[in-house]
Amino acid sequence: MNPTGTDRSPTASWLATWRCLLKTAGGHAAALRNSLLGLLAAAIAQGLALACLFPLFRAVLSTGNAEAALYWLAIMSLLAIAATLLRWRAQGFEYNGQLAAMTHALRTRLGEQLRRMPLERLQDSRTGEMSAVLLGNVDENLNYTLAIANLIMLAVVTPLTVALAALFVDWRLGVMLLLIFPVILPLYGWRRPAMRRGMRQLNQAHRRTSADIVEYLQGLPVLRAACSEGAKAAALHASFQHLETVQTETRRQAAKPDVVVASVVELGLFGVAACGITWVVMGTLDIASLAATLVIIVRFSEPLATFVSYTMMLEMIEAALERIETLLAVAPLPQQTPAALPDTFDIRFEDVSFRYTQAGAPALAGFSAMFPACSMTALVGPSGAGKTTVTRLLMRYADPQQGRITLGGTDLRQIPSEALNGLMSVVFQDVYLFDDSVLANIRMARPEASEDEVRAAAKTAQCLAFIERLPQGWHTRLGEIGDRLSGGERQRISIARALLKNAPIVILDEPTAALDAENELAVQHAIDALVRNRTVIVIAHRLSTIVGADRILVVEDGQLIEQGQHDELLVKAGRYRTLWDAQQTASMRFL
Ligand SMILES: Nc1ncnc2c1ncn2[C@@H]1O[C@H](COP(=O)(O)OP(=O)(O)OP(=O)(O)O)[C@@H](O)[C@H]1O
Repeated sequence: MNPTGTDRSPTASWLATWRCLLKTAGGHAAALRNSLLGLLAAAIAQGLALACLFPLFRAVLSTGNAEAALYWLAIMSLLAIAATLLRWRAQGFEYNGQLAAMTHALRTRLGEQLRRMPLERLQDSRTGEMSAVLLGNVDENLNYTLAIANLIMLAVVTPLTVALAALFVDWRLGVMLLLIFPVILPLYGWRRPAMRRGMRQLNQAHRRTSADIVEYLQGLPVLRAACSEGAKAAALHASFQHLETVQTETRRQAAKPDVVVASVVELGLFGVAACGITWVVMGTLDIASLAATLVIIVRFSEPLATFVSYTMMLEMIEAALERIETLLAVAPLPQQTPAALPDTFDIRFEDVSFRYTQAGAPALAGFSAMFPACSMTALVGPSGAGKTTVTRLLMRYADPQQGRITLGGTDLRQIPSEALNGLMSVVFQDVYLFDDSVLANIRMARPEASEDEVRAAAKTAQCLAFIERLPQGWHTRLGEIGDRLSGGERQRISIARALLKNAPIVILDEPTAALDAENELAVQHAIDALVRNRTVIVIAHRLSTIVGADRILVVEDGQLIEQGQHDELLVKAGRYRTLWDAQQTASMRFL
């Protein structure tokens, strides 16, 4: 779809939306197409039924032919019944649950896309914006499609059918009625770019506000602690105000063409009536045709005049479809062929450079390092040095722009993503717990694990004592008890997950950084069990926690500047020594 779409005629753009809608509908496309074609047929049948008013009125008012009147009444009734049945059948798509199934399928597709998308792209999107696309845009896109299509067909196709039929009754009447359409369309085409822009701005403002609300709610505990709810509340208020401004502007943009089109329609229909009356007075048109025309005019003035309002909703659907298409179009990271699985787990970074899409400077610049198998390598260095980026690239959060990363000699890009995920366990400082039982929260690391295996992992991770104290033990929902688990307990659940996964590579991102001494000791015991005989990478700020590491890599400005064991690096009296001395002095002062 053309994201701006301002350069296309309304018809070309509607066709593009139609194609995009069918593409988005996936497996339900045929049913949706049939349903919309059914609505089209119903609108035509309704137009033909109304056109029967011409011969019917003539039979009643001019010739007094009862037989002909009954005949046309019967035809008109049959057409009206056919229109009702066709519409009923077409709308079955909605009330039979197919529409709900289609939105569900689309949401599932978008959910799968989130899993396939490079993590860098996902992280760059704000949570609230994603939820606005998955929920709001999917609903806007599909739920109202049938209703809007029905209204537009009743406003356009039915009057057009009657006007075409009127050509056969009296060509002058037909031409007059048909003239109203060519007048409406350029008017609509003229205002349309502004309406499109307005709808896209509105969609964007909705996403922004949705993201701001989610962030505000998620950050509320931190904001309260920092006594800065006010500042963020003001930011949220500004976001609401922006939404209001965009809404007002969109309404203003819609109001102008709405009034113009409504006036043109009213005046146009009035003009048709005036011409009809003149022709009757002049004796060139029979009164029955005029009566039928007047009934038709009364019938159509309302839907024709509100035509622009319906098309506004079409713009809204188009904007939502664009967002959905953009999300579905994000390609996963490429998988190089031939696919390969490593059987040893030493890791090598070879001259790796990487810059985040949103960043000005590279996070890693010509970084080369070796992480031997079955040993512990620590990454240390000042904040922003690139330590987390090293672990992210290893998990294929994104691909480096230069250089390569190998695992057991195999380029990461050759390893299928699911297999790669299966090779790594990660323990972060912040543990994410799902609103599910403790058992399920640990088992998610390996869903096929037996209950005994889950319990064994929890035992090794020193979780048993606190799990047994929970209100429903293993079946306590972690969402319900909220923050009643301490940082250390959450951390041990995360380690139990990693133990259960039993992956050959373990990444530890400062898991003990935020813990008190007692909790730190328990978590440290659990970590000791986790790292045995595995390739371990640990990110540490507190150097005292990695004194025993087999290798320490000192990273600064995205480059490896020193490496060795703790004692060697102290003797070297380089950057590591400076960092170490600074931390020792700080902790002495603290004591
Ligand atoms: N998603 C991102 N988009 C843009 N820039 C980023 C992103 N994540 C990190 N950076 C930048 O990349 C650089 C390296 O960041 P990284 O998180 O790897 O450092 P770090 O050594 O782990 O820092 P810390 O010890 O504070 O966690 C920093 O300058 C950081 O601002």
